[in-house]
Amino acid sequence: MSQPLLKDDLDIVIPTIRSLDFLEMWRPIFEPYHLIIIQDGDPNKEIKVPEGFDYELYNRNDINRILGPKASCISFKDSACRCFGFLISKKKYIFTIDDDCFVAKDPSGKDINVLAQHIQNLLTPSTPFFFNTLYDPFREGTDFVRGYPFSMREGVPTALSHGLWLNIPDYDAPTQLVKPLERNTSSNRYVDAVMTIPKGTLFPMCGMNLAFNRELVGPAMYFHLMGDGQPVGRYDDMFCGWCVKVVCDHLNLGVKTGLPYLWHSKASNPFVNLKKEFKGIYWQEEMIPFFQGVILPKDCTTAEACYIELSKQVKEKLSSIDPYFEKLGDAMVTWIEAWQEYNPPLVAKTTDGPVVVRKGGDEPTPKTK
Ligand SMILES: O=c1ccn([C@@H]2O[C@H](COP(=O)(O)OP(=O)(O)O[C@H]3O[C@@H](CO)[C@H](O)[C@H]3O)[C@@H](O)[C@H]2O)c(=O)[nH]1
Ligand SMILES: [Mn+2]
Repeated sequence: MSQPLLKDDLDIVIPTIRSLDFLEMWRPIFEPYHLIIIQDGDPNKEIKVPEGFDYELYNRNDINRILGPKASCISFKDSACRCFGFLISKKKYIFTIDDDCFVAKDPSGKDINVLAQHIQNLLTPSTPFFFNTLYDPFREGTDFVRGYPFSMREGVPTALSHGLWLNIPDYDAPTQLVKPLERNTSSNRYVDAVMTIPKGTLFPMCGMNLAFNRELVGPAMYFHLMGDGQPVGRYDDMFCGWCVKVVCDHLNLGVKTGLPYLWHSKASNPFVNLKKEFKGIYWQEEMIPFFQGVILPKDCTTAEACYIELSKQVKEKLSSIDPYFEKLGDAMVTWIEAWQEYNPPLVAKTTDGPVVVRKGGDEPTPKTK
C-alpha cells in the first residue's frame, strides 16, 4: 500500500473556536497526517479531538507559555491565531483549513482530495513570467501553448497553493449583505483550472483552504494582528497574502490559485463581519498601491530578510493611515524573532564545512499528543 503523499513532510494546521467534528468527514484524507490544532478563545474550554488522529493542540495559555512576550504577535479571538501552527511546525509543507470546511464533490460527483491537489500544485513549477492560456501546463492532459517561450518553460518553484470554495464563497460583508443567498455549486461555479498568479499581480488570499512550502516562504506567512484589541478583523489572510506575494515575486517563487475546491458550510454573520472589516475596506485602497510599489533590496535573498525589510516599509509608509500600522510593523519583527527562535538554520554551509549559526529554541511542549 503506497504511503500518502508527503505523509511525514506536511502538517495540517486548524484554528478552532468551535468544534473539530468536521474532521470525521476528512478522516480518509487527513488521518495519516499530523494535525496542529490552535484552540482559540477560552483556554479552559475542552475541545474534543476525534479518536485516531495524530495531533498537537495549543491553546492561548500554551502560546503564552511557549512564546513569552513574543506571544503578543499572535492574534487572540481571531482565525489569524493559526499562524502559531505555521511557526512551531517542523515540517516542510503546511496545509491550513477552517473547521467549517468539508469535502466537496467535483462535477462528476467524485470526492475532492484537497491534499492531493495542493501537493500536486506545490510539487510542480509555477509560470509567473508569461501567462499560459491553457492555465497550469503541468497538469495531466494539457501543456504550454504555441508561442510560449521555451526559455521560460522550466518555470519556478511553487511556494503557495490557494484553493477555492463551493457553497459559501469567501465574500466581504457588503457583498454578503447584498447577495445573502448566493452559492457556488459544482454545477454552476466549478472552474476546473489551476493557474499561476502572474508576477507583479497581487491577489486576495483566503486562509480557509491554503497550502504552502514553509522552507520557501514560512517566515512571510504571518497572519497579521487581528481580533481582540485590534481595530480590524478578517484581513489577517489578506495582509499576509499581499506580503507573501511581494516576497515571492522578489524571490522568483510561484503562487497558484484554483483547484482544489472544498465545501464551505457556514456563512459567518455579515453584520459582525462588517464591523470587523470596515476599516480594512478603506485602508486597502491605500495599502494596495503601497504593496504594488514595494521594492526589496537585491541582498534580500530569503523570505526572512524580505519580511524584515517589508516590516520597515510598512511602519514607514503605512503608519500615516493609522497608528495600527506602527504596531503591525513591530509585530512583524516580533514574528520573525519568534520564527528564528523556533526555526533556526541549525547549520550553515561554509568553505570550512558546516557551522552551527544559531542554537535552536526549546521544543514547544504541546498540550496533548
Ligand atoms: O475568534 C475566532 C473566530 C474563528 N476562528 C476559527 O477560524 C476559522 C474561520 O472562522 P469562520 O468560519 O467563522 O470565519 P469565515 O468568515 O468563514 O472565515 C474566513 O474569513 C477569514 C477570517 O480571517 C478566514 O480565514 C476565512 O476562512 C474557523 O476554523 C473558526 O473556528 C477562531 O479560531 N477564532
Ligand atoms: Mn467559515
